[in-house]
Amino acid sequence: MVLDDLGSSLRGTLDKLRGKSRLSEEDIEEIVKEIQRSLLSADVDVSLVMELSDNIKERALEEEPPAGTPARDFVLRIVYEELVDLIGDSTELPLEEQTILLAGLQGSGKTTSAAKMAWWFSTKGLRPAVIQTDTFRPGAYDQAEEMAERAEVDFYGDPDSEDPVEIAREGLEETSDADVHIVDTAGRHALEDDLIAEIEEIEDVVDPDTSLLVLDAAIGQGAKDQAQQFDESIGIDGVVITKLDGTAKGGGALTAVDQTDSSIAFLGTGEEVQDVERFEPDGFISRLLGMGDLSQLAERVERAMEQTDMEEEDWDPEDMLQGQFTLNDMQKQMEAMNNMGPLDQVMDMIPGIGGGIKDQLPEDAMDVTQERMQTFTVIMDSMTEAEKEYPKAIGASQIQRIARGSGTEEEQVRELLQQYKMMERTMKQFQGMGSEQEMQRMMQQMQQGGGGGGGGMGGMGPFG
Ligand SMILES: Nc1nc2c(ncn2[C@@H]2O[C@H](COP(=O)(O)OP(=O)(O)OP(=O)(O)O)[C@@H](O)[C@H]2O)c(=O)[nH]1
Repeated sequence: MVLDDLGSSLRGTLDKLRGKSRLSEEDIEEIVKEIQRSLLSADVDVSLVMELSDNIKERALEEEPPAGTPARDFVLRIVYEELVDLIGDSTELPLEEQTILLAGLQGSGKTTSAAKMAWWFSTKGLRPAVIQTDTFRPGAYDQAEEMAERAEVDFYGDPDSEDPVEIAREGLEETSDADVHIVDTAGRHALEDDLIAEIEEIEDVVDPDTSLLVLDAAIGQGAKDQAQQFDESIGIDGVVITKLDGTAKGGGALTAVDQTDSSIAFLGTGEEVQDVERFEPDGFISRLLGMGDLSQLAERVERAMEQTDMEEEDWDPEDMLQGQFTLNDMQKQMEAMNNMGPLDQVMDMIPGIGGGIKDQLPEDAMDVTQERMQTFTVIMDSMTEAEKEYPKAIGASQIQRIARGSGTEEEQVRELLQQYKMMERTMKQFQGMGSEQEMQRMMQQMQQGGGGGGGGMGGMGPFG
């Protein structure tokens, strides 16, 4: 993910400062070099990198750390503040009636983002509508309609029309019951004159409150020109960065934000309509720096709990940390995690975990799909209570019996036991991580419903 590297390399450098109360000039040089290296390899524009690293250096040299502040925390705070400053606030999107226009190159993720954003607004109690004006790409209409259906929002498009401007005009009229209108536009391979002319005409008719540029996180240096051209033609107020769940570097998107003097509105983190996050600079950067993003985590846990329909007391994250881990727990936790979203993304949000532990985990440990869970449930129904409580005692003859009883293959039973072992190991790693007390405190706060934007987690800021 974007600048992942910055988080891990910077943590390594900062860890060397542990125990120091003062920073030497060499310490600062080393940190600044590390930041420059990471940002440049993430495709961030050179002049931006220089500006950022100069600021950090100047402040670290000139500012006096408050009494009693360890050098590491002092520097981390400066880096954090400068990154917040660079990325800026998230694009202002009031929770009220409005029209949003989406622009971007082909395949950047506009259609997907339109549905995701509509879904997001609907969770805030508004009534959104997606208007699809892409007459260029065959299949765009069906895709948009299907996604709007999944997001359970209003939709307008006209597969028989070849006039996007007319569709936009009609769409606004036809969806007048909605309060948030999201207008999706066609993309092209490259910015061509006819695309620019078309989007300018649509912009004229739609008269959007906000125009967002949708950018694939994988875009590199090309982001600068693209952002500039869209900005000149329709004026860009904010950027949606998509496909952050992939391996993309994402630096180009930061360059685009800087180029258009705009900000980030949303982040796309998967192909489903729910895979979207409203951009929160503080949380995003905390996550980048490996400090976790507690408010996002709390929100996901809350949502997962609603979906899993579990009483709060049924789910005891502390058990997970204590290592009292049975097959019954695994089933419950797989269900909860499945609802929270991909485990690797959830892990990014937990302070202190970052890339390190994640990289050591086998791929399968992250695979908690619905299908697997169903098979596991069937298998577990053929186990005795004692076997579920102490799976380590299950041997070859039991495996044979369980497979027969559940109508599955022995291989699948072994897979379940393998998954159990991996998850048990993962829980042990959670235990060994950072300050256990702090982790437990966080888990307790999450249980007490600290969600809803992290209100209850006030004391748990990145430096808390
Ligand atoms: N993994 C992942 N895939 C995404 C994300 N956003 C979009 N995609 C995928 O990227 C591909 C292109 O997305 P679209 O939404 O069709 O892109 P578009 O910009 O509307 O494309 P055009 O209509 O051709 O301009 C699709 O396969 C999407 O499923 C994301 O955040 N993560």
